[in-house]
Amino acid sequence: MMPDLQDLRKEIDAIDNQMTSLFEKRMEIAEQVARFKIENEKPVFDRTRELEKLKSVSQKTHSNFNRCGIQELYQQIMSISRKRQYQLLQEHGISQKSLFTPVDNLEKENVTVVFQGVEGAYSHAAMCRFFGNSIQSYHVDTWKDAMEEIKHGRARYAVLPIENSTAGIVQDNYDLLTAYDHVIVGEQIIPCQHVLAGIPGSTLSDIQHVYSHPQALMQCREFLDSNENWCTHDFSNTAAAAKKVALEKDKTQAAIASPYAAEYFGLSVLKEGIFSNPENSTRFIIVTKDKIYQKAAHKISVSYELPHESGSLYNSLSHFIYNGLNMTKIESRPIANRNWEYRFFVDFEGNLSDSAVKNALCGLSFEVQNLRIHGNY
Ligand SMILES: O=C(O)C(=O)C[C@]1(C(=O)O)C=C[C@@H](O)C=C1
Repeated sequence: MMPDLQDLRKEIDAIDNQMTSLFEKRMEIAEQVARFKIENEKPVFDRTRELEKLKSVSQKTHSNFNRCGIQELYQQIMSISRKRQYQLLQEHGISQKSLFTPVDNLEKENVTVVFQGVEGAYSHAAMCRFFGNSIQSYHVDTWKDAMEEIKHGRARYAVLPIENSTAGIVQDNYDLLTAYDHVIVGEQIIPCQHVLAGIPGSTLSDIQHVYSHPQALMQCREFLDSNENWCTHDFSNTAAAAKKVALEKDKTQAAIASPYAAEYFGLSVLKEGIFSNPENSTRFIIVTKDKIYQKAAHKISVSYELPHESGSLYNSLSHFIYNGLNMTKIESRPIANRNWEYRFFVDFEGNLSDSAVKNALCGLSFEVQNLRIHGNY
């Protein structure tokens, strides 16, 4: 006779009870191991021991399916054991000291701010929205130039686009965050309501050439494709494209730019609502040289490198999950001169003074390469 489901579940319950109490016993021993390691200055993570353990438990199984299963189970058990050990390390003050200083507020009065592009650019609009009017500002040609201005102390803050809701990340600025030791202290989202703008008196049927930043051209692809005979031209930014059209006074030229830039350079709006996504917005970051964060900051950006190994990303993310931290974004960028290896950028909710954040960063710092905290804002 087939055993009854209730009876089978009773058997499973009895096994689970044993497994739970054994798990707790194992965790108690892991805590003792942690104390021994703290005393003897040994690292928590011992790869050789873990590999031996995985081999020995898998040898005791009786099918291929169970061999994979027990390996997965033990990888998890040892990862949980490590996380508990990192907590104890943290409690003993054995983790990297935070280099960041909390501040009540950012200084926004009488400071110098640099942005890339020209007046009328979206970066300019983001800067004005974030800082208000009591700043001195100037502009430079490239995002790298803006980072250099900060590095040499000529500006306190720089404003850089990091992500567009339609076109995705601004890769160059992710790479600049890696190249420079600057810190993100704020962010500003600006709706990007591009328009097609030409010189006063021009009409849609006059247009032959459209100038704009490649991202803006991409964002208006559907509209541009519906005008097959137009030639599109990449430009360093949307406002510079508007300025060119305004200066050259040629009826066949138009720019895709913000209504703000169109007005600034005296152009006429030939067509509104030309982007594929009416919600289209760009997120700008505010960077500075000082390692500070506001006490009320609620978002953290970090990056780290991982070896080209199965499970390495999964393991790194478990530190966020295990500490109950909500990840809001993950991106990867290739690491120069190391083919097929990546630096991961993770944004998550929290403040550097939260213990869950400290625990996650402590665990990550031991298990990933080149962990960097790009800012808390
Ligand atoms: O044996 C150790 O050194 C431990 O810290 C215990 C343990 C485990 O839970 O089995 C945890 C972490 C190490 O990477 C290896 C093994």
